[in-house]
Formats: sequence, structure tokens, C-alpha cells
Amino acid sequence: MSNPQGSVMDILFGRWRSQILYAGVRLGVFDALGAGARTADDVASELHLSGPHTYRLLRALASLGLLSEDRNRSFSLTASGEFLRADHPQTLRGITLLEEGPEHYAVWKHLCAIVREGGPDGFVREFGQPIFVYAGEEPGYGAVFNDAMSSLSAGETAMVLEALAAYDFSAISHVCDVGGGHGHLLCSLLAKHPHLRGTVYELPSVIEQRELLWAEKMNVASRCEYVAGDMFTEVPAADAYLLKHILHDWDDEDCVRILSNIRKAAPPNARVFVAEYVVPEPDTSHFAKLFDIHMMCATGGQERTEEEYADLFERAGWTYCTTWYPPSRLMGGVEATKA
Ligand SMILES: C[S@@+](CC[C@H](N)C(=O)[O-])C[C@H]1O[C@@H](n2cnc3c(N)ncnc32)[C@H](O)[C@@H]1O
Repeated sequence: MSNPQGSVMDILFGRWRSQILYAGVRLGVFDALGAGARTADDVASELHLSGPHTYRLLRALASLGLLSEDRNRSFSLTASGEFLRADHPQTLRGITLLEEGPEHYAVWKHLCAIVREGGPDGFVREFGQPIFVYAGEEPGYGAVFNDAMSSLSAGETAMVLEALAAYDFSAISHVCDVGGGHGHLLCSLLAKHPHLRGTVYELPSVIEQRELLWAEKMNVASRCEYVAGDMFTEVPAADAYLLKHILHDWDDEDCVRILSNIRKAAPPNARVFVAEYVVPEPDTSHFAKLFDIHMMCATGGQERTEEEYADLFERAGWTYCTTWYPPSRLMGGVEATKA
């Protein structure tokens, strides 16, 4: 039944939910419950927390469906709560720590000012420098950011590979993932297509986190190299490029610079696949429209429609081909070729 007032209340108190979730992750509750059901006192004692407050936090997490509570006040993980364990293969722990952590929490408070005035994004307003400069200079934040990208990639890689399931990779031998983070997407692609080799091109501070890189863990190290550099200066030559969540970080001018640098390095008939949450037309409810506001606050970038991506490609000398979608249509893979 429609409940207009309830809908507003639901949206209004959304931050309470995400902060309760964050506290559970940050304090280690989901890992402590990973071994099985425990009382709040047991969890509090293991994690050195206040017993009565721990009970109230666990009860709230149970109310959100992340834990379940039995009659003896013992708590266990639900199927959703399992995704918040650090050792879950598709853990959402890292992205929770980033998005509800102090830096990203702080940048949202600038939203009204940005919409009023335009101008610098929330990260610059709050910390005095752009997000990727800050991530390189503040190792604590950089580690949380990069881990969050891998955390988010676990689900997104599946979507991108699903979108490209019917794609014929036989004419491609070398794929470069520009701004590829620790390499989750590229290494998964290499694992699926044994004839491919790949290059993850990233800022030095990201590649230096050697123990977090995916190539060894996914058994593709012999076909995957990590190259440090700046995509605004140059990129390596390859016959196909991936850019997942790169263009959405930047304004149109910067996107054209990145795509033009790739075009300079690419041989004839090279391809680019841009994986993003593509804004659908006509007007429908879509996560891309919320992510877009996050980009306004965090990086000064934006989410775009298929037409807007096609336009960026054309401005950088590429020919837009098509957009590939997984069945959920949550993300899209926008493809262009160097004709
Ligand atoms: C939003 S993250 C996306 C990471 C990865 N593609 C993913 O989807 O998980 C953007 C990435 O761009 C990288 N990056 C930012 N500026 C860069 C530059 N000038 N050259 C190369 N990489 C850069 C960052 O280090 C970061 O890993």
C-alpha cells in the first residue's frame, strides 16, 4: 500500500541505517560472529567494547536484517550479514568502511553549497586537495580507498563479465586496464580468457601495495603486469582498454584528455570498454542517479547517459559502437573503436 509519509521517513533516516552498519563493520562485529552464534557480552568481551552498548548495537543490526537474535539474546549472521565478514569472497566490508568512514561522510555536508555555487567538489572543500592526491599522500585513507575498490569490484566484475559474456575476444590479445586499481576486473578477465595478457596501469601509490594485488591470487601473474604512470600524460599501447569507474571521476574536459591519450597509444582497430553505472533515459529510478551526487561531492565527476559517453568518445576521436548491459542493467559497458 502506498505510504507517502512513510517513504519520506524511510529516506530521511537512511543515514542511521548506514551508520549502524558502519559501526558493526568498523568494530569487528561481523568477523566476531563469523565462527557462530554468540551473546552480546561474549562479543563485547572479545572486542573490548561496552557490554550494554554492544547489545543495543547488535539488536539494531538485527533489526536491519544483518544479524538474527534468538530468545536467549544470542546473535548470529544472516545471509546479508555474511557479506560483511572480512573473509567473505565477495566482502562488502571495504566499501562500507570507505563510504561511511570519516572522509566520505564529511564530503557530503558540502552538497548544498556545491549545488548553490558550483565550483570545487566536497573533497577539495573539506581537505584542500583532490581525492586522488589526498589518497596518495595519506596512506591510511589510500589503503581504505583501494581496498574499497576491490571490495566493490567483487560484485561489479561479475556484472561486467556478464555484460561482455557474448563478446568475441578472439581478435584481442593485450588488454590494458587504465586506473585498474589492484586489478580485480582485469585479472578476472584474464582468468576467463587464457589467450589474453594484460596491463594494469595505475598511480604508483596503488601499485606499491603489492600484497593487495590480484594477479598472484588469481593465478594470472605470468600474463599480467602492473605499470605505474599517469593517464593524463600517457598510457601503454594495447589493443583493448578497460576503464571501470574512471570517467565518472572526472569532468568532460578531463575525460576527453584521458580518451585522447589512449587513442594516441592505441593501434588501429583498438577498442575501449567503459564500465559505469549508465544513467538511463527516459526518467526512471536508478542507482546511477544517486552515485552521480556522490561523485559531485567526492571527485567533481559525474555519471552519464549512453549519449553523453558517445559524445565524449567522439570528441576524443573514437567511434562509439554500442553499450553492453548485464540482465540487471545496473552497470553498462560502453564500447568504442578506433576506426
Ligand atoms: C574510482 S577508482 C576505480 C578503480 C578500478 N578501476 C575499479 O573500478 O575498482 C579510480 C582509479 O583511478 C586511479 N587514478 C586516478 N588518477 C589516475 C591517473 N592520473 N593515472 C592513473 N590512474 C589514476 C586511482 O588510483 C583509482 O584506483
